[in-house]
Amino acid sequence: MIDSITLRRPDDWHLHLRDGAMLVAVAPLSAGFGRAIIMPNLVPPVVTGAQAAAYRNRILAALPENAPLKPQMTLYLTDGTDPADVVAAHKDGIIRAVKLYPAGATTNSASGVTDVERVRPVLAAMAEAGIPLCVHGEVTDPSVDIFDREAVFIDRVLDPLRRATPGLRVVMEHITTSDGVAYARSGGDDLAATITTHHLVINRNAILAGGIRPHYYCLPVAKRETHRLALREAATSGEARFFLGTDSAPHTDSAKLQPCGCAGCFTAPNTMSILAHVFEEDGALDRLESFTSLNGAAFYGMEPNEDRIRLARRDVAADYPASISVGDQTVTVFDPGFPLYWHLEDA
Ligand SMILES: NC(=O)N[C@@H](CC(=O)O)C(=O)O
Ligand SMILES: [Zn+2]
Ligand SMILES: [Zn+2]
Repeated sequence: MIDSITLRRPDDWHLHLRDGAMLVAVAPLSAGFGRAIIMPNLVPPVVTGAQAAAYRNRILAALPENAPLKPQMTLYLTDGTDPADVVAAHKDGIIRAVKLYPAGATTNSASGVTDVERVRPVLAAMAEAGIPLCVHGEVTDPSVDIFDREAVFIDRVLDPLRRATPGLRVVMEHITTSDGVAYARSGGDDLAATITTHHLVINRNAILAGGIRPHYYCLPVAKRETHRLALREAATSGEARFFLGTDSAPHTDSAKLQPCGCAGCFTAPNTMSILAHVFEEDGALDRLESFTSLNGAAFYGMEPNEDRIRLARRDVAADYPASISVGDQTVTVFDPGFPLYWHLEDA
């Protein structure tokens, strides 16, 4: 039985670090990743290169000294985004990608894109400059069932968008369905998909198990078991198009435990232990490194991290806090529902 593995340092290609006191509390918990794509859905959102550069400095200030993490910044696409600004921010090395939120699809997406037609010139400029588009892939049409919003988005928005802008590099963020897996596989090396830790672990039953479980509510919402199994198969396949984007999305408990609570699972503290458990369960520990440390870097045209981390399976479960403090508030850590025998250790 394998009881220890060494991997190239993992990257997180979809991460929410927030700002202010929350940033200071959560940034150190992701500091052990090599690179992370930082989501721009602050309030107000990160829409200019100058804002992205300033946010990057606030992140660096919140990290422990000598932390491996190198934040990779993104711009939040709006109807008014200027193509020249995007291209300049990329050329200056300020941003790595641009994020498309359909307006109203998820947390802090009110300034998102109302109609893809309006951002065609930006998408064309991005295709030309080789800037990847990260997509929150859900339609916002309230008449579409919430469990169908990803599949409908692929048909109605994503596929037409990609056909209209050939050469655009697209990351389908946090896919949650077998439809997402199949569509990602239908593309060439200009198409990839991130998969979260929590969508490999929970299906939609977890949200309504004996009562309502707000800490398992995220967007896109977890789907039925067949979809979770499709995600597991994709993540553990080793295929280059699938890689880790934790979508670790901290909200205070007081914001989650409301009549209308926030969407998001906070997985930064225990992600690697959970993933080792998942990959071991599927007999795929030898493909964990592809998912966490190789495939994403290759898609983004970067070298894999040089240094290594080690995961060791011990008889005693790793001791992750149930929650962390942010000022006088708490943020609940994602509970996978099983003990975590894989411990993250220095290589
Ligand atoms: N995933 C979530 O449930 N929430 C994210 C937004 C997002 O990634 O869609 C957040 O910012 O809280
Ligand atoms: Zn999203
Ligand atoms: Zn997210």
